[in-house]
Amino acid sequence: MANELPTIDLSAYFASSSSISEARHVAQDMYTAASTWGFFVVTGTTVSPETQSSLVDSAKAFFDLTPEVKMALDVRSGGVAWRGYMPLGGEHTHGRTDWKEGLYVGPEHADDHPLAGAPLHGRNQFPDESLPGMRPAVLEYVRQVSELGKTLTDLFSLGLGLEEGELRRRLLEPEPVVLFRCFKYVPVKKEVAESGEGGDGKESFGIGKHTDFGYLTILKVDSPGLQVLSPSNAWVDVPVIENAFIINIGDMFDQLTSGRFRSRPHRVVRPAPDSPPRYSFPLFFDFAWNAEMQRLPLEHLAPLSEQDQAVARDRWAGTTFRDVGGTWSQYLARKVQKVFPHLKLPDFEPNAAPSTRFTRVVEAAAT
Ligand SMILES: O=C(O)CCC(=O)C(=O)O
Ligand SMILES: [Fe+2]
Repeated sequence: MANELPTIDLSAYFASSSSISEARHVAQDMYTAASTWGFFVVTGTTVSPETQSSLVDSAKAFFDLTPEVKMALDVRSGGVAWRGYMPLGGEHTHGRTDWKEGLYVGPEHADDHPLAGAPLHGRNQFPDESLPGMRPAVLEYVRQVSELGKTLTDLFSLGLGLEEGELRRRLLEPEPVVLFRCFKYVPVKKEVAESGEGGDGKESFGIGKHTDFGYLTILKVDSPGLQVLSPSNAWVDVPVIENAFIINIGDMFDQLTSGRFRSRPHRVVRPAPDSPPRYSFPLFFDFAWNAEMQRLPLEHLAPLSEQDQAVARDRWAGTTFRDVGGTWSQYLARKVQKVFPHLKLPDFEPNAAPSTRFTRVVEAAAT
């Protein structure tokens, strides 16, 4: 297999969306990519270049605001909606600082939304006075990329030989949980590049090696730095292609496909000393809050080989999931338990441990 991430051009599919043969072709390429790399690049999407550049411009302007203005939007003051500014040092991977600052965003939920008050739902915190254009630019980007997520979901249905729209009905209705982040990665200082973070000789990362948790990540990047573990377990640089998106499979989708699709490790290398900062925009396109987590009925597909089954079991053993069952909200609530020490947890215990990635505690009242 070539040591290059698969790239899938969606332009012909979007130009002839009634053509089933074009859809089958794309669906097949996505199946192959998801079941080998667990990662692929899509080009030719319907997310407009203007929307993408407005997002990037707003995010750069946001991170250039003074620390006081950004801290006024601290994720801590956003309550259980868990939206707002995440300063440098607020996220870790395996106990080591991730060298980035971020803005956490989601689709705007009005107070009468059925899930208002539930974790990860609610209102955003934007710097409306300093940057009035940011709110509409970011929300429009989130809307368009979420539409892309729905289209990719339909193509996964087709590739997996399920009924038309089945994955969307099972996993995304009434609406997906969407967690969007703008990240700015700061360059390494010269002394640190030589000695490692804390002088212990260990490399410091923008984000350390990890897999993503849920369904699908739809990522936009402005510069290199992301590396993924190839099918032959070599670190491969993800190319930067204008207006393209990097798509990867999360741990739970790996489980739901019984290991046919792979959630694969990746990491972010810090910008070199004296180089410009790096900006990236992951949108975690997740299952609906109350979607039932059940393995998909895929008996019509050829069974996985003994070896692939063993590889899948190994991947799963590296995650916190104990079982597949219950609703998606139960996994999410457990994951963010460290962030919300006051949150009432469900009775069902789906993952063995909460995430240690987020170190910024939100002291919000239980709901
Ligand atoms: O910034 C990137 O390129 C990747 C971000 C990522 O892997 C994550 O947030 O989970
Ligand atoms: Fe990731």
